Amino acid sequence: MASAQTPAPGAAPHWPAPTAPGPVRATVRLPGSKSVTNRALLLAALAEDPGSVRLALRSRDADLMVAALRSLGTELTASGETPSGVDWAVTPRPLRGGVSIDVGLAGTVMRFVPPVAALADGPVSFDGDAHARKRPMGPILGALRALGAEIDNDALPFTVRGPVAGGEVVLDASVSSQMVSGLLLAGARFDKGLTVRHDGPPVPSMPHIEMTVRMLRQAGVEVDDGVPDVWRVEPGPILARDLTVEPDLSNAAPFLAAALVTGGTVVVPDWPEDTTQGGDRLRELLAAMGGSVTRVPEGLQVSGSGRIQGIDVDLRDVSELTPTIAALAALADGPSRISGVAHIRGHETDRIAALAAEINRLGGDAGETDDGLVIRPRPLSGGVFHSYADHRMATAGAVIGLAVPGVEVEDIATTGKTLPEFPRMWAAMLGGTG
Ligand SMILES: O=C(O)C1=C[C@@H](OP(=O)(O)O)[C@@H](O)[C@H](O)C1
Ligand SMILES: C=C(OP(=O)(O)O)C(=O)O
Repeated sequence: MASAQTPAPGAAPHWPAPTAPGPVRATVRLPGSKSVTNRALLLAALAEDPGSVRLALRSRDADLMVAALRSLGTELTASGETPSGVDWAVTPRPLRGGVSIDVGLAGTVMRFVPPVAALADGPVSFDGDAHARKRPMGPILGALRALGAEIDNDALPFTVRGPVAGGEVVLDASVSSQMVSGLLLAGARFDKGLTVRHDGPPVPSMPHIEMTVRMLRQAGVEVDDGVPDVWRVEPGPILARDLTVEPDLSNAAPFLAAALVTGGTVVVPDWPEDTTQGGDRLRELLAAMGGSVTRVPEGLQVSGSGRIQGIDVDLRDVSELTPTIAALAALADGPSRISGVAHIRGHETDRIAALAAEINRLGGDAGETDDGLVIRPRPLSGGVFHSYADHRMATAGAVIGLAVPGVEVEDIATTGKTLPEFPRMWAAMLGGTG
């Protein structure tokens, strides 16, 4: 955990979070969803025929997925790159082993690619950032082992040697929904298909499993999710698609939050009507915190009154929104309680500890609970907001900085995990203030 108040020698200077000069008035177009992009690329690599993924996100996590799939033999050719994303032509090839894969800090790479590696013709080794070695991997690696793979460790770094026959497996996915999604995404390619049973405390981030199931069905895979906590994927071909990625609704969170913080209005174009992205819950969460949320012809519009209401909310289903909601709670005029997110201690950093530490460092009053945070109103003052290599910590610091002069976010470049353009987009949003 970083504690220095000034950047280490050679490190980039802290990012002075801009204070909003007035109510924001902006339209903010978000690039593609990380979760949809990385599923779409992986399913395209496992498909029978060439396909395409349009308006795919370009970011560290997406680049790591592209590099992983290329290492395994898939051909990916980029065309039409714009600030909104890149179009990929994907040609599946036989999966080759004898390669090493860097997962960075990407949950979608470290959990989704090992089951694919078990289909390769030789061993595939995995490693990632220092903190990635601390992120939970045990349940999915144990499941792959039970299905027939050889794996030499229960955390990164590890090597996967197939083949896997498939069949039925029981695991505890309470640490991450990605344990289930990762297995299901490759399951149709296992000879016996796959049945995954969850046994343990509730699975978090369920909309992300719904996203996996929906995208598999759209690729012609038969999936039965009729029994709670059990998923069955029939063996069979994965059909090639021409898929266009939706905007990343979770990354819309800090921008929409800016409307509440400044009493302004932010519109996010192309907000989907029907989506499995958990970020869609922002509509109800921001309304509960005092925003006025409406669909306009262009997309989703959120306006703030200048007052933020505290909230008592279980974020288990949409835990990746916790940093933004906590940042808003730190600026609210009443107390807030966030519960149901014990597992985010295993996200990019221990987000419960990190949010409490950074809000309190600015003079706030945030307490950790086992499964969340209690945040009480208290005037904040400027200081360094550490990001712990966590993109959503960095953007939470930016949200607080809108209202609190002198906030400096350490390592704003870490937003490159899912939104490399964040500093430019934030400045552009504020360019429309007044
Ligand atoms: O499958 C996915 O794309 C994701 C699932 C969720 O993980 P957890 O279930 O670990 O929360 C989410 O928080 C993460 O950002 C993306
Ligand atoms: C938890 C997150 O990411 P990952 O996909 O690395 O788990 C996140 O983006 O909030």
